[in-house]
Amino acid sequence: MTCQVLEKLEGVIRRRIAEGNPQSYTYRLYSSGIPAVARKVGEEAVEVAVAALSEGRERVVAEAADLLYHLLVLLNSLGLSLADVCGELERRMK
Ligand SMILES: N=c1c2ncn([C@@H]3O[C@H](COP(=O)(O)OP(=O)(O)OP(=O)(O)O)[C@@H](O)[C@H]3O)c2ncn1[C@@H]1O[C@H](COP(=O)(O)O)[C@@H](O)[C@H]1O
Repeated sequence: MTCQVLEKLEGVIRRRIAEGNPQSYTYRLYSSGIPAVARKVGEEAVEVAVAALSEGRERVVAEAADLLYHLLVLLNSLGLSLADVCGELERRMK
């Protein structure tokens, strides 16, 4: 399993937002606005840190997955994409 799944997930997130279906958590989150999505990303990041300190590897993996999903929704809300972040990482490569 590679992180190609992130690109796939980004595509699903874009589709859910474009469809505008209120049954979609992604659409509801996106509709709550950038400050709310940003706050959610902050909460998820704290949950990763807490898990790392006391909850074991499985919880860290689960919380990190939550964080990546919410981060993708935030990037999309800002008109940014995974490609923008990957481009920045490429530029930093030594
Ligand atoms: N990867 C995820 C994913 N990770 C986490 N979550 C949701 O994120 C929410 C936040 O979890 P929390 O632990 O913070 O709990 P919570 O109290 O319910 O959250 P809030 O109500 O406070 O926002 C939960 O409802 C999770 O289900 C996700 N929801 C969706 N996806 C992906 O997005 C796709 C589209 O989902 P829908 O938009 O629901 O169709 C899915 O097929 C998945 O691939």
